Amino acid sequence: MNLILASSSPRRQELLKQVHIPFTIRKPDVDESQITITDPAEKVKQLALRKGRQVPIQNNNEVILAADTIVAFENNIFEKPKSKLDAYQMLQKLSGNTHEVYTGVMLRSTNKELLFTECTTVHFWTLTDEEIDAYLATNDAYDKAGGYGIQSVGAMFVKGINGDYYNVVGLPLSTVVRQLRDFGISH
Ligand SMILES: Cc1cn([C@H]2C[C@H](O)[C@@H](COP(=O)(O)OP(=O)(O)OP(=O)(O)O)O2)c(=O)[nH]c1=O
Repeated sequence: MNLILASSSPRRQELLKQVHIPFTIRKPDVDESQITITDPAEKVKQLALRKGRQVPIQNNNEVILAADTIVAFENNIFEKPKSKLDAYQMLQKLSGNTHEVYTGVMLRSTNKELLFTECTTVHFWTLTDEEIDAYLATNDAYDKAGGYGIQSVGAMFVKGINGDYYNVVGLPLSTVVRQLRDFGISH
C-alpha cells in the first residue's frame, strides 16, 4: 500500500520521515473558513475529513492521510494567526494559562475510512509583552495554530504538557503509525 499525505505542512512531512514511513504529497485545497463548528474536537475532525475527501484516491493501493490542528482556550479557537496583532493577542491570552491542542486525523482507502481526534494539554509560563514582541520578531508564529511552535522558538513558552508532544506539532504520530498498520502501511 502507498501512503498519500494530503497536507502542505512541512511538520507533518518531517514527522512521517522521522518514523521512516514513505509517502507522496498530494496537497488539498480546502477553504477552512467555511467551517463554523465551535466545538474544537468536532471542528478538527470536520477539517481533516474535508482535506482527506478533497484529495482523490487514484488506485486501490492508496491510503490518504489528512490532518488539522487547532488551539482551544476557554471558548476561543485559535488557528494560524492572520497578522502580528492576531498572533500577539493569542499569545497574551495563552500566557500564564493552560490550553488544549486538538489534531483531527483522517485515514481513507477505497474500502475504509477512519476519523479521530487527539488532544494534548499545554501549560504556558507567564509571558511579558517584551518576550512576546521578541518572539514575534523571529517570524516563528505565523504558520502555526495558536501563534507558537513548540518544536521551535516557541518552546521557551512551554512549562509542561500532558499528552502526545507530536500531536502539538501537527500529527499524533504513534497513534497514526498504529492505525496505518490496519490500512496495510508499515515502516
Ligand atoms: C501549536 C502548534 C502548531 N503547529 C502547526 C501544525 C500545523 O502545520 C499548523 C496548523 O495548521 P493546519 O491547518 O493544521 O495545517 P497546515 O495548514 O500547516 O497544513 P495542511 O492543512 O495542508 O495539512 O500549526 C506547530 O507546528 N507547532 C505548534 O506548537
